[in-house]
Amino acid sequence: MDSAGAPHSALERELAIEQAHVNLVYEHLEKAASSAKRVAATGQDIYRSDRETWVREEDGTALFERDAFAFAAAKRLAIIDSEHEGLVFGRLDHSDGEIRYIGRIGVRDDDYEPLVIDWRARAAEPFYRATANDPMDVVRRRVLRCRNDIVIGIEDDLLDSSAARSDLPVIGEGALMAALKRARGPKMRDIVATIQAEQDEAIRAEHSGVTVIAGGPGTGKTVVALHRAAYLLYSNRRRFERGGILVIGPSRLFMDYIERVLPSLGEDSVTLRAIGQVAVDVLGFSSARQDAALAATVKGSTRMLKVLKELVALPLISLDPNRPAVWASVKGEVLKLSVAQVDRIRRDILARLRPNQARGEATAAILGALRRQVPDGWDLDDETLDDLIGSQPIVRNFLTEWWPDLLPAQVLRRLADPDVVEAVASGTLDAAERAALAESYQPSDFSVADIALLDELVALLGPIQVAEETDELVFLNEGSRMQELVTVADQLRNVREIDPQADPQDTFAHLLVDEAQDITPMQWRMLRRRGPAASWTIVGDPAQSSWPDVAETEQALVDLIGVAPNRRFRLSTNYRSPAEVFDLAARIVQPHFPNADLPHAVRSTGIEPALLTVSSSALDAELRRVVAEALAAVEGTVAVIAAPSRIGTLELPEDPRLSVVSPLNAKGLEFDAVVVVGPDEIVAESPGGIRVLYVALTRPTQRLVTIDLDGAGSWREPLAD
Ligand SMILES: Nc1ncnc2c1ncn2[C@@H]1O[C@H](COP(=O)(O)OP(=O)(O)OP(=O)(O)O)[C@@H](O)[C@H]1O
Repeated sequence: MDSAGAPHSALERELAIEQAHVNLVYEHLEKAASSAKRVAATGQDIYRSDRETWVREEDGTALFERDAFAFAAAKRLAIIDSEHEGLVFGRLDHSDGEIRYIGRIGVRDDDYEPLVIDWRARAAEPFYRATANDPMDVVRRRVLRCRNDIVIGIEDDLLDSSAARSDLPVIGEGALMAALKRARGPKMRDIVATIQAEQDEAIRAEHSGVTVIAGGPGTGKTVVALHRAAYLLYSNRRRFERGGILVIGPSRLFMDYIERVLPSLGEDSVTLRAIGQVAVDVLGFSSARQDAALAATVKGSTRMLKVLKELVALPLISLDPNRPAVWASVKGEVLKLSVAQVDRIRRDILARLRPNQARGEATAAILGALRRQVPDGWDLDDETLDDLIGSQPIVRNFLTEWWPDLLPAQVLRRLADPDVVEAVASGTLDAAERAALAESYQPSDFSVADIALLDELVALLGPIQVAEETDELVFLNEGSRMQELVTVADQLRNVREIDPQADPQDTFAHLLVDEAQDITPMQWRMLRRRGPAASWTIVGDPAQSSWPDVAETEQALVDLIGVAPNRRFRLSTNYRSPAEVFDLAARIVQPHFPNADLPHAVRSTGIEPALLTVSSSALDAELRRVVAEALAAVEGTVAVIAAPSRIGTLELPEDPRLSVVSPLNAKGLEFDAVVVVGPDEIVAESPGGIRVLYVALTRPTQRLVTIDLDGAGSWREPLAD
């Protein structure tokens, strides 16, 4: 482009050229879609008509095949949001004059020539991989910005200026910078037009085994992983559409934030679940509530496995050792079993079978043991004797109380009783941990960490035998010997019946785990049940871990990988935060976590973070002022991030662009401006300490303000050097 000339008209000329191609694509797509529908309809009529006019099946198939490609494209286009940023977004000019257009879906003309190549096709790779060092035969890469079907902008990169075709005009400052400067909305956008080379490698990595994508904050791990899900569906549709892909993220807020990315890429067959929703398939409920730090830590640890096993083995009723556990009277003879005898029967059965599978066996063992006490010489066969014994109310009641069908929620809720915790955890947890555990079950609902424990209990207890009468579940009667096991809420929530024949969990062909550094060992076990034969994409950054023992979560990942083929990718550029913001965050985390993977920030705004200090009494007024200023300064979203105990006390005006979140709920999200209130409180209230503050400090795309209460916070100490 001649900079002294008329760039405006050059841009207009180029826009008109691209608009003509985009029009052609849409026209063709519409034509093809309606013809495919027509063919489908006529095809059905043909098959329904009489033999005289019957068309051979091969002809029908050929008709379908001819339009199948266009039909599939039109179907995927329908999934793409009507607000999408353009079906066609890229163009490559090759050194031999060949032009290729790249888009969200592939479209061919009547002669099968590609009008647009799907971004995931091999032929589209140079769009993402070509560099000035290795232009891959590309002279110019052009990114088109469209609003629906109108081309509104062009950004060019000249990759090979020495090429013979120096006549190509070059427009714009580069698509990446333009994309990064845009204001953020409430939903994450796809990056299909500006995927960078190192990201592209992770997206297109082969599907088998385990793919780990690491990198610091804002390096695109989440968005890259979502594009990878779309790529896997494209490159191996049979396997992954049928087997399913499950995407797991840290919170419901996060799932809402990312939910548009895959549909904007034309894919809607992926299941998204927050970590607190993973076991909804077997439990029928989910959770978004976080436990206090110590309880959360205990519940995530594999030490809970031992506690849960003990809990399952702990008898449900306390029997008086001085009295028979159960007795029956037959023909004037009293048959009795001692507490020691029934305990032995229980232990023997539980050594072989899961409780919910062993009800019949337990009943038979009790009846058999009572029957064997019948004096010799009675002329009654075993079956008759069992009927006589088993029909006695005292025996029936004993069996129902001693060996009921157990729902995981009932069993876990027993831990609300400190005596039960003492009995099952004294060898495993210390006194403070035991107290925190019992205390955590005082609220009537379960927490996010409980979901993995409940899922473990489904595995330990076994599915409930549907053949059994479910109304035999025992609830408290006045004077019952049973401890309280179930609340009405638990009962209502567990309406789902489990088929004992089927594997109770939903399983998937691929699991994509985001914020993997926060997945506790118990949660990894829950995830593995959803993908016993799955391949995995695992995304995380240990420096952002909320878990106190980073080594333990890393070990859990090593265990998961096992001997599976695996590959690692590291993303090295921070596309989110300006250098001014990220430098501050990096200086805070480094002394505490020297291994932090610190990316290079790609942008700088010249605006330094503002570190404010106010007295507690002045906080409300100051916060309102700072938030108003932030809302005026940026076009997009603003967040106030504060410790959970502080959030409820903050009074802020309602504004659709403003969110107030805890650091845990801010995981994975980003906002144009962020106000971090009470950084020291955030450090104190999270098991992850400073690493969780690091998460909060790395959320802004433009501006950061921190507010310390009553004097400079100690989190700032590393800044003094
Ligand atoms: N190639 C790219 N082109 C345009 N935007 C990009 C690109 N890569 C990343 N981004 C943007 O950078 C921001 C950060 O991406 P993302 O949230 O995926 O990072 P992350 O590594 O998961 O971050 P964190 O670990 O902090 O949660 C997003 O707004 C994303 O759209």
